[in-house]
Amino acid sequence: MAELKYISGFGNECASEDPRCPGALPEGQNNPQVCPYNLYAEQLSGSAFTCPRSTNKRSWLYRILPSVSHKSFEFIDQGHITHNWDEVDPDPNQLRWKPFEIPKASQEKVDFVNGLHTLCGAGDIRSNNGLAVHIFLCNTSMGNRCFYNSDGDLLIVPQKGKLLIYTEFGKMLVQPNEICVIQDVSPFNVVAWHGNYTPYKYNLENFMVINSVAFDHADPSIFTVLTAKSVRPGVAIADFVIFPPRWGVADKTFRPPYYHRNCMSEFMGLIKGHYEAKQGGFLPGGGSLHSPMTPHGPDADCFEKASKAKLAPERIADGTMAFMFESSLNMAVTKWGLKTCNCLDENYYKCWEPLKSHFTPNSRNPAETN
Ligand SMILES: O=C(O)Cc1cc(O)ccc1O
Ligand SMILES: [Fe+2]
Repeated sequence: MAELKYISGFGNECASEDPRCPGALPEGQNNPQVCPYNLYAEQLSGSAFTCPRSTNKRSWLYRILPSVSHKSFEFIDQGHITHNWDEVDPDPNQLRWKPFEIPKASQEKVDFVNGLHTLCGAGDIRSNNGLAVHIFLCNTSMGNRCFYNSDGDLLIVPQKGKLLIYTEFGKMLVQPNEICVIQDVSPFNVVAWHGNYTPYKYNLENFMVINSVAFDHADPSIFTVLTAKSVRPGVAIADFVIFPPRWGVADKTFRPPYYHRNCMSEFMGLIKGHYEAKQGGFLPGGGSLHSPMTPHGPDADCFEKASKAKLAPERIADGTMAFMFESSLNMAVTKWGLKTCNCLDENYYKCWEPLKSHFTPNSRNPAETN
């Protein structure tokens, strides 16, 4: 396949024309009586039409046939996708999953859609307020199938293998994606488009990470890459946060994540390497969920090492990439997540069992006792 070219600029107004149809974008207006090349004009809106201009998101697509030329939607087997958050009793335990197993293509061919398994989630698709974490485990191309998601934004975080994604806006190797499902015509019939509501991809290595350069531990909001806002200012449906390689230089500081109980829920995953708060057990391709107010933090090994470490500047987590969805919603785990996937780490809680008391009631100064 020819090398893909990308338009850069997050949130910018962008425009693209199929080079075989120069001038396919109308000039000076979106809705000429007849569009160049006799294309259909179609708007895709990503914000309410009353949003202030600065938050308005929409794109115009010029296509061979409008998306509406499709057969009736029909019910298909839901597979492993669910929005039933009452399948199992609420579980406030710290939950951790071993790497989820990708089925072998020689045994069973599974494409992206069949391979989606809902792990946890909260909220309601009718009120457009909520989120869900799905694990995709696939080994086969979608072929002539396509997928569209009208429930919300789809953030794809691949951990293994590459995804070549065909969207109405073009092709990409990795990206969030919203497209239309049609039977006998191709939804990929867009000849030109312009606007600021488009799929995009982003290389996490480009994140300009910041950190404390004096002392103490900044909370992980400094690592927020993307936010799905709720109606409450400053409180997200989900923040997408990463823990990338960086320098740790903070003086007189316990540098790994602190122990905490959080009014938000935290779903974490590891793309590669190892996570700074866990010496073992949290592996690439696995995940963890800490529900609101469920205590968690560094495992016993990490605590012992970091409290004794000589505090020189050090590279934190070289070659790693952990991520977190920090959500104001209390996510329920599905039956698949707790049982069927067979990846739940029953021993997770044990990583904190060796923690011992270091309390020295008669001496305030740690240096005297260490
Ligand atoms: O739980 C975690 O490991 C994520 C996390 C990291 C950190 O540095 C501070 C708070 C926090 O939730
Ligand atoms: Fe946390």
